[in-house]
Parts: sequence; structure tokens; C-alpha cells
Amino acid sequence: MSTLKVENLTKEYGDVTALESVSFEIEDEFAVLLGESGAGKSTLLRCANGLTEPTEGGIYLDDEEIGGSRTDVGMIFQQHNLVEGVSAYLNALTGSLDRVSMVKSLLQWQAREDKVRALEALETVGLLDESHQRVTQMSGGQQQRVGIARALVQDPRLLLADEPVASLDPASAETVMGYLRKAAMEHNVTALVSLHQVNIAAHFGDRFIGLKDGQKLFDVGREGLTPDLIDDLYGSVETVGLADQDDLADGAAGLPGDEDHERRVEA
Ligand SMILES: Nc1ncnc2c1ncn2[C@@H]1O[C@H](COP(=O)(O)OP(=O)(O)OP(=O)(O)O)[C@@H](O)[C@H]1O
Repeated sequence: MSTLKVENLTKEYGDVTALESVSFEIEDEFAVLLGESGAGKSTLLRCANGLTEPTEGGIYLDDEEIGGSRTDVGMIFQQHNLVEGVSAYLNALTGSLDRVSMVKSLLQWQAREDKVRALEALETVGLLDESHQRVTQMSGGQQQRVGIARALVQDPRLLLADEPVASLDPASAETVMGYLRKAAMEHNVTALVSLHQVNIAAHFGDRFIGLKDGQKLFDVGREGLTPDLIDDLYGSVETVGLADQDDLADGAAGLPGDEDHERRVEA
């Protein structure tokens, strides 16, 4: 259980204002950041994982200011950033690197508890049977699931993901998002995920924060994400896949307990 508070966050790169006084708070939710290219999504996520220092304002995890990278914030990247040539299991184990060195990790000189955690994380993302497969022999979607497992091994309080499914086909994107949501739910972790695909966002998110030109345009729950809001954010072309409110109601199928959805995720 954790709370992420973004308070008057401003980030300037020289003359470019990437974020302008953005504020919101999420607590034990699966929140999605939406916005056009250049809206400021990656900058916000980089501030949240401590890689970028805000110009003004701050980001707080359970009232503690995030400054510098920290192990209780797990990050999932679009390009996976896995160690090539080694297994899914060893990649997942590298999530415990704050506790041991990379060399010890690759030699598997790790605590039993870390090894168990790596296997549990691979089970969460449906890859236990593939744990000894080299990641280079895996599909893009499977590699991203290994990336989720690695973040879980960190035992994070906050999960961040920057366009985690941007390079995947629609079916793999849905599968990966299903596992990402499952991982956040099972571990009671607050999640903030940037996405370009509005239909996938509507399907899996609880909360939607829209950024436009570095400013917060909206902050709404499932029922509030209307086609009109999406039009304001992207213009009408991007609303394909978000036809009406009934589709949003179907979006609730992404929630745990919905058997049809879980079957799709397992498939
Ligand atoms: N290191 C940097 N130096 C200078 N300008 C930057 C830097 N990083 C981002 N910007 C600028 O800040 C603005 C916001 O960029 P950011 O990458 O956060 O947007 P985004 O919404 O994540 O875009 P995308 O969806 O394309 O990744 C853009 O105008 C970008 O050019």
C-alpha cells in the first residue's frame, strides 16, 4: 500500500518547459499517464524514479521526497533493458542487485530468499516454465514480462512503466498489460504507467491523468474518461477504440475476477 504525491511539479530543460506545475495524488491504484508525444510523460516518470531532478515542486512516496534513484521504485522500460544471453531467471534475479553485486548475481551467489522471490515473480508473469530460457530466445512480450518480474524482485512500493507495450503487437500488448496489472494487484503496489494506446489504457487503468504541453489536462477515474476528453487531448483521430461509454464499462473486464479477461490473459 503506498501513496504517490506529485506536487506542483515543474521541469524545464533550458527554454523548454516539459512540465508545468503538475499536481496529483494516487494511492493503491493502477494509474495511466496519457498525452501526445512531447507532452511530458517520460519526464514525469523520470522525476518519479529519481533519475531527473525537478526544477520546482516535488514527488513524494508515502510523504518521503523522491530524490535520486531508489530500490523501492521499480521501473519497466519500453526496450526491456535485459541482460542478453542469460536466462529469464537470472534477469529476474538482477532485481535484487541493491542487495548483492552484479557479479554475485550472475554467479547466483544470492540469498535463497532472493532466488525464491525471482521464481515467484516469474510465476506471477506466467513464465515459471520458461525460467531457464535465454531472454534472447523469447518474444518481445515475454521479454517485457521478464522486465516486470525483475521489477517485482526489487520488492517495490511503486511501479513505474514508460510505454511498456509501445513496441508490441496488439495481442501481446494486452497480455503484457494484463500481467503488469496482476503484478501490481498481487503485490499491493501503486502503479503509474504511460501509454499511447487509449483503448488499452481504458481497458486496464483505474485512473487516467492527461498531460498536454506539460500541463495536467485531466485527472479522472474510469467513468470520467469520455471520448470528448480524449478528443481534447489528442484530436478526434486518436479516439478510435474508445467508441462510447459502453466500451469503458467493458474496460472493467481488465479487473481481477473477470474470468473472460483472465482467460484472455492466460491464453
Ligand atoms: N533531456 C532533455 N533535454 C531537453 N529537452 C528535453 C529533454 N527531455 C525531454 N525534453 C523535452 O521535454 C518535452 C517533454 O518530453 P517527454 O519526453 O517528457 O515527453 P513524452 O510525453 O514522454 O513524449 P513521448 O511520448 O514521445 O516519449 C519535449 O518537448 C522534449 O523535447
